[in-house]
Amino acid sequence: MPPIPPAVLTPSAVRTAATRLQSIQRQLASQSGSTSGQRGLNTVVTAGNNKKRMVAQKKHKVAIVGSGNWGSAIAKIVAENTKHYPDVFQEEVKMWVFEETYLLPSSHPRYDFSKHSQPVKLTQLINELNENVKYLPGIRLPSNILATPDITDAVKDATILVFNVPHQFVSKICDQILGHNLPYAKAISCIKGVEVSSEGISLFSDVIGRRLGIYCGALSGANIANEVAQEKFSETTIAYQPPKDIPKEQEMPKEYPPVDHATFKTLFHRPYFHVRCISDVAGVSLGGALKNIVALAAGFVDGRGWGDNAKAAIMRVGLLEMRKFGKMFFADTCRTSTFTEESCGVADLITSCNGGRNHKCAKMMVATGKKIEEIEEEVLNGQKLQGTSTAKEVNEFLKMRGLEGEFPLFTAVYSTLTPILMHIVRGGWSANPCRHYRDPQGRVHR
Ligand SMILES: NC(=O)c1ccc[n+]([C@@H]2O[C@H](COP(=O)([O-])OP(=O)(O)OC[C@H]3O[C@@H](n4cnc5c(N)ncnc54)[C@H](O)[C@@H]3O)[C@@H](O)[C@H]2O)c1
Ligand SMILES: O=P(O)(O)OC[C@H](O)CO
Repeated sequence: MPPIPPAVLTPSAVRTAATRLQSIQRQLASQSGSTSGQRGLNTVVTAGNNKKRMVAQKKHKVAIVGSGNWGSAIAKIVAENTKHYPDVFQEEVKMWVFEETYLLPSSHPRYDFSKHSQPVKLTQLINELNENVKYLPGIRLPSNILATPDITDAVKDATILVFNVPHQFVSKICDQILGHNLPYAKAISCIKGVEVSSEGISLFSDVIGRRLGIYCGALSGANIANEVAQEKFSETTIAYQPPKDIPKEQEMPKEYPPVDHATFKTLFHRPYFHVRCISDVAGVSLGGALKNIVALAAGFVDGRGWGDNAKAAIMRVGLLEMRKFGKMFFADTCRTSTFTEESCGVADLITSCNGGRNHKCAKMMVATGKKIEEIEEEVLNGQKLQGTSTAKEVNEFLKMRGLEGEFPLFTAVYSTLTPILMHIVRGGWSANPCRHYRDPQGRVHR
């Protein structure tokens, strides 16, 4: 074997490295189901859609229900694409805002004393400044986003509804929408959480679908909103698999382009936001909900200063519990690969355990000894933690079934009993209960 020459930074070495990097990028992009960048998207999506677009007489109208940190970042993506694909979508995107007043800081570059010296309605500020100054400050929103405080106005005539609100508000919002949505509208839930009631546990895609009588899929991924809004690269997963036998009134009229994976890719994919479409709605929804519990645990670990190895152990156990939960309670559709291979699974877990709000607040809780709700109030400026209520809701659900012991990490987070976490981290919990287990019906899962 010839000796390896010393690394010299010649122009040709740089060119070779650049070519290799480009090829890796292309490979990554093709794994996310698209060639790189917007040009690739055009080729893939419009090629598939062109025929459909040529025959479509009507365009989809898209509404965003929610305008928080992620709601606004997703509205930005969607509005960029409705503008980019005028054959498929109406350009204007209405964004529903839970109205409140906001006092614009005098340090804001577009502060005008004559308009902003008193608190102003948030919708008014968003429409005037093209910026959600409270929930996504510093990010210019496309001018085709129209903020509205009226939920019925927002969803009127919309054929695609994108739900993006903290999970505790979904049911009430659906009650307000009911009767005002098109019966054939389709929805995507970007919500990370689960609903627990005496009847059991539900995904928000199902809650929305059931309450409004429409089909709803899910979008979730390693997507810290501020990074996405700054157009830093990320991937996401969309799950959409409507049943074949839907009632006649729910069928999308033929005048519209069909709503399928290609259409959702056209709506959500950006050069900086790569979309992969799959069918496992339960896996995508559960990944987004359950990783928030694990992120709290990771925050406790960092707050205690237990180190990166301990945090990695928590993440490993957390991922196993997430998968186990999915397989145990949504066995018919949930796939292991959704947790281990998709952005909505392992990647979201990693990003959330490092840079998410749940992690940050849990870490501060340990450091300051304050209640996490106090910290949420003090540092999040109105944004909402989802992990604390999800930990409680999941615990209620497990407790009702006598299954808390099957999910020691989820249970420990809820109880915030650090000794249990310590026990897991130190290896006291050496057996791997996730490898195989019996479900309540006595079936063995691996
Ligand atoms: N922020 C992120 O980085 C991020 C990323 C991916 C997914 N998510 C998920 O997206 C969902 C929405 O999160 P977000 O970050 O947009 O919200 P957020 O945390 O910024 O929450 C604030 C939003 O809640 C609204 N709100 C407050 N009180 C309300 C009420 N009573 N009724 C209705 N709305 C009310 C506010 O007006 C604001 O729009 C969550 O499930 C979250 O887990 C968030
Ligand atoms: O900030 P968090 O903890 O709500 O997490 C944000 C996103 O879900 C990360 O993908």
